[in-house]
Amino acid sequence: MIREALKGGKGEVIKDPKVFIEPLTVFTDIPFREDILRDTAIAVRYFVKNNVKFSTLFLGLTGTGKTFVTKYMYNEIEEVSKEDPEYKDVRQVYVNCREVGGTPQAVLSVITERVTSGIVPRHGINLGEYMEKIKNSMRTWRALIYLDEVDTLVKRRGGDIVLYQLLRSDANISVIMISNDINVRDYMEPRVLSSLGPSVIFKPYDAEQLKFILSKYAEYGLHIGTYNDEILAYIAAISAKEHGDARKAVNLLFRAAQLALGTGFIRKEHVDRAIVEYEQERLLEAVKALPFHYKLALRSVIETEDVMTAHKIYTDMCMKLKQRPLSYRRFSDIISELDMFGIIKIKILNRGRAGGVKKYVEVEDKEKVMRALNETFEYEDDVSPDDLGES
Ligand SMILES: Nc1ncnc2c1ncn2[C@@H]1O[C@H](COP(=O)(O)OP(=O)(O)OP(=O)(O)O)[C@@H](O)[C@H]1O
Repeated sequence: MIREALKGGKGEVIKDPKVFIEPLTVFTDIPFREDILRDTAIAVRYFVKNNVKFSTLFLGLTGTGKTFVTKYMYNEIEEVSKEDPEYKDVRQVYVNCREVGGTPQAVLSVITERVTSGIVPRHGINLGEYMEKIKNSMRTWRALIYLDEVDTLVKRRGGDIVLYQLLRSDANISVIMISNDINVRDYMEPRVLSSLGPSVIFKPYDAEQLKFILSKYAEYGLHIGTYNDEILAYIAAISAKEHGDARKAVNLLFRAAQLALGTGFIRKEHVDRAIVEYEQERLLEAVKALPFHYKLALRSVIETEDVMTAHKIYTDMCMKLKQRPLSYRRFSDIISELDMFGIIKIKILNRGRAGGVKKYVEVEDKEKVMRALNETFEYEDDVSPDDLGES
């Protein structure tokens, strides 16, 4: 059994898992994003060869290829710099604003570090000093800065000012910003907006486009004869329903292929199982990412559908955990947010006898949410599911 798994052979479906894990190492072009790539490449060329600075904002829902295009561009520029001497003085800096912490300080310190290739203090120096260091370094270099998930920076106090300084600086800096919050511009001050270049919209892929994208992954990553057109169309249709998310489509194909291991062919039931697993994981991620009191609120509405009673249960949990409970009003706001995240459903909003508004909550799959919650509470330092009064 183990030897078979080690050697591979009969019933294999996946030819090369790397295609799904690191697709950029395989894709030589990016279908449906050729125009965006070409326009960006021209802007980069003018920047490098004619000193025309630019800034642009890539906007689009999740899984529409923004980061994929960005990283592809980055790699292509690195390749070109090996052949074209004019690209030799270009420094590329890719920063995912959320991953580095999202604050102006965090983002600027990382940019400074990368641009100057030196160790830069993360604290204790002000934002102006970072800008000075960047500018000094730009005497010999020009920088192309990619700010992924820039919405997390812009929503922080002073975040848009960081952009303003980068865009208006007299140093040789061009900036590509990426956001899946399509309203990110609403968080920017007018002077920042006016120095921002045009936005590039990444439209959601439709079912046909997703099917084509999937066919590329299948061609590169799966054995011939292990899938057919209908299976790809089925996955594409499901992913197109949810705002044309290519990440989901590719993930479902890869999972289904793994589930089909040994059988030699991906069937609809493999895809259906892949969907259940995928949704379960997404729920777990969403629950894990919730702030502590949101988790307690969620835990309480699993016990009761009445929000008033849930608030009492929540208050008791807080007491047990020696936490100060939030007011009913704030608690009720949290319940509405949980509904917005799609984790629970607010069922009825009706007027009670006293004329007040009564909220009821439905948790669709209590067991799943509970499991997700228990898993995440294990990660909190000093809370165990038992402390929350398991019923
Ligand atoms: N045109 C495409 N061709 C091939 N694969 C694609 C394409 N667009 C997206 N993908 C796949 O979908 C995955 C997700 O895309 P990407 O990371 O670019 O999403 P995004 O738009 O940046 O979303 P988010 O805002 O959630 O990060 C990529 O890793 C890649 O596997």
